[in-house]
Amino acid sequence: MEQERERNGRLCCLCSGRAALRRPKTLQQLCRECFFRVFEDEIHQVIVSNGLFTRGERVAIGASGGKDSTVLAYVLAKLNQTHDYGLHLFLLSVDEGITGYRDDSLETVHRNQIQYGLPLKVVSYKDLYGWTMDEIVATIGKKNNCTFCGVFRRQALDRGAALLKVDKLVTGHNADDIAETVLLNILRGDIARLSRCTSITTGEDGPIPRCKPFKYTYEKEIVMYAYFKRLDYFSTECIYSPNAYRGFAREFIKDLERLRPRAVLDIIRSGENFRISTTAKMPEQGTCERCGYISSQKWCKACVLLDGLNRGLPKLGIGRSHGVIGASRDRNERNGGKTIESKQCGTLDF
Ligand SMILES: Nc1ncnc2c1ncn2[C@@H]1O[C@H](COP(=O)(O)OP(=O)(O)OP(=O)(O)O)[C@@H](O)[C@H]1O
Repeated sequence: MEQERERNGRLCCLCSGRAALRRPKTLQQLCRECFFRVFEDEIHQVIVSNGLFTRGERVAIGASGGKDSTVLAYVLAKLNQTHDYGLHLFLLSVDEGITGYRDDSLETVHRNQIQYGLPLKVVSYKDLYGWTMDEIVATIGKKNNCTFCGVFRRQALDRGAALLKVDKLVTGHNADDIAETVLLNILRGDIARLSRCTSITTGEDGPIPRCKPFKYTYEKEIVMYAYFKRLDYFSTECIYSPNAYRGFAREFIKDLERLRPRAVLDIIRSGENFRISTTAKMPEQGTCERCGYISSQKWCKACVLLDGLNRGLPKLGIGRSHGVIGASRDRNERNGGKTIESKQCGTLDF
């Protein structure tokens, strides 16, 4: 039957209409409408089976204007209506202050606000930290700038979410992002992050839990969905983010996916099945003495980085430094010398 359909040309394997695409995750031939339906249904199943939301919750969607968060905002708004989740949705954007990149993508988010009828809140690095990324890069150069950006963005999203008084924050991290992060954490031997990076919800012990409804959604399908729905999104890469190591991991996964589409899901499953041995010491969660943000050190990573910037010593918080020199040693020693904040790229931790 299947072969017969193939012979008769490209027919949708669900409705026998004319196929418009080959679904990257399963290689099924599908028409547009069936693709939209299976794509949305899968995300709905992920939301329901993981109990991501509770009726009446206020949920902020981390909106960068890129394909992932644009599709996330569109699909969540749609599912909220069709399945009557009863959620109050908001768009939350962080303006990192990157001229020619974030200013353009924020224009997209402003349009999405109107297109999807969702209220938008924008918080900026300049207001929160006194520095734009343009100014930081002018001071420190392009090397290591992603460390500043990742650490600051994570905290800025939490601060924006607090201003919006939301119960949850969702981001557009997709299956490819997660598989890539699993691989990078293995390559770096970072067991603490490895065990966390596959969790669909994180930060339940922090200020605002974060969820990744696209945990099992393939990047290629997000792009297809955005394309066929003609969604308005911004597709330029960040001008400051050449990260060769991450790029290599990404290409490796794409090669595996070409040979076997399930590879992406299998890498995520491998990450999920890693268990931390009970003897491995995990960082103790506390609060930053300077700004009150969650931290396993005396000062949170953002404060350490800012302190370095403001004192003209921008390299102070880069790499495996541990909070305020000396001041953090006590807590750090108790943690067996490992900290969740000692890695270079903020995006290794979602
Ligand atoms: N400036 C920002 N403001 C708000 N949310 C952001 C911002 N940058 C990233 N995010 C959130 O983090 C997710 C992952 O961001 P990442 O930088 O990896 O971009 P991406 O994979 O290209 O996603 P997107 O296509 O949505 O830009 C985004 O989908 C979004 O939910």
